[in-house]
Amino acid sequence: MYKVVLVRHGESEWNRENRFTGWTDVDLTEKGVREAIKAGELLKALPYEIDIAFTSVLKRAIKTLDYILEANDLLWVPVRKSWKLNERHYGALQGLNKDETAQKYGEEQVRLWRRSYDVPPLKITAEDERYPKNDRRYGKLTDQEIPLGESLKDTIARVVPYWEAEIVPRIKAGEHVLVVAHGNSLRALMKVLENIGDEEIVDLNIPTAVPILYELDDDLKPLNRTFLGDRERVQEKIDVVANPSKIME
Ligand SMILES: O=C(O)[C@@H](CO)OP(=O)(O)O
Repeated sequence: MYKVVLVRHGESEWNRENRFTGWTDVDLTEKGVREAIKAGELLKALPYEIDIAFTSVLKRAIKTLDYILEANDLLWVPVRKSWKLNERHYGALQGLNKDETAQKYGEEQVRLWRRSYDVPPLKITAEDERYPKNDRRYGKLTDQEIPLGESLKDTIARVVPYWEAEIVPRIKAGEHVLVVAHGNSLRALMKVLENIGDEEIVDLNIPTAVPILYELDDDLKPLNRTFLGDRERVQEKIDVVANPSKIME
């Protein structure tokens, strides 16, 4: 049997402001830092010493990972960063407030943009200041790889090949892998891992900084999925992600 741990970053500034974030490189809030440290403590209690970690090239995930490693005195562990684990690119929605967007386009449209499998957001153009090639870290990506606005399906098309090529071999080598990523890049991975249907995926919301422990069989099919920590607290956090107007203190 294999194991892997996935963690979404702690609360970010734009989670708090209820704005579509995507590839915008916003920082953690103070609460997000506390959540990340707590995630590190939860992992410390497990018989799972991390050998290698994977994260995105966005600071909310990178910092969450660092706080987790620090809480475990494991800052020396090798870390691989890739844009392929970035949040889903939210196109022209990036920066907009989610409630205001619902008032303008309707709740149902926003629900489709946020949670459906294959409805992409409004796209940006190459002239937009949010165009990823304006950012040096994405300078080497091909035009095909550069997103202008991704659906969950588009996100799966970049996350899952990275998972298979880079992460699976480490798990199969018996290493303890930690992946720190984002709400929708993790939904993409979990949809495929658990074979969740296109309709059912709408209901999957990933809480901030809650370690998700998978036990996997020899073919890496999940035997168990556990959200670590106090059950009520985890459910409250899931509810906030589903309805982000209700931010908790
Ligand atoms: O704004 C985003 O990038 C994501 C994650 O924070 O939001 P949502 O939960 O609406 O997909």
